[in-house]
Amino acid sequence: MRIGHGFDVHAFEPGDHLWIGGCRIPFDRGFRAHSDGDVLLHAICDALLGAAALGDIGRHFPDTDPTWEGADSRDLLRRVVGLLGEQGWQLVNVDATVIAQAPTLAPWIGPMREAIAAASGWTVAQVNVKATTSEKLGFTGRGEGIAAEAVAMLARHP
Ligand SMILES: Nc1ccn([C@@H]2O[C@H](COP(=O)(O)O)[C@@H](O)[C@H]2O)c(=O)n1
Ligand SMILES: C[C@@]1(CO)OP(=O)(O)OP(=O)(O)OC[C@H]1O
Repeated sequence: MRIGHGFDVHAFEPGDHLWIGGCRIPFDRGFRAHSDGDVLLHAICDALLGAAALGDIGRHFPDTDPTWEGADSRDLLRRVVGLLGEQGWQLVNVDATVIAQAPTLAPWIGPMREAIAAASGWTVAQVNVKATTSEKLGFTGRGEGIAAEAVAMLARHP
């Protein structure tokens, strides 16, 4: 068994929606990013790659490579899961926290778990997503952006 941790941050820019956990969430700003900016999926990808000692998403999908410009992060997650499978790893579970003063994410937790399961081939029960504000402290609390953390546990294929 192996454990991995991921952390990601994206700042806001002008826009009208956010991609978080594979869900398009209407909002009064967007994410500044090379891809769709899905901060939660990026943290999950990094947790998975970390558990398998395969580096991080910036190594696999460089933000200098136009291939990944505007990329759908569900596709990045699919690719990471494929890499893990090639190396003989399967997911035990993933647990993640989104740190956001706004928007209110509680109604999106179920849809995010389903979107993540659909993109990865995991069951919804293998995926937990939580949300917290930072009590108006720091860059998330000031509404400058959103952060996400994830831990993932992998096991060898039977
Ligand atoms: N963007 C967010 C942040 C939090 N929530 C939910 O509110 C509850 C209380 O949050 P705290 O900051 O006091 O930890 C928490 O249980 C979250 O589910 C949310 O929906 N959206
Ligand atoms: C996802 C990638 C894709 O180029 O770019 P960004 O959307 O900027 O996101 P980041 O969290 O900085 O991760 C790096 C890249 O892999």
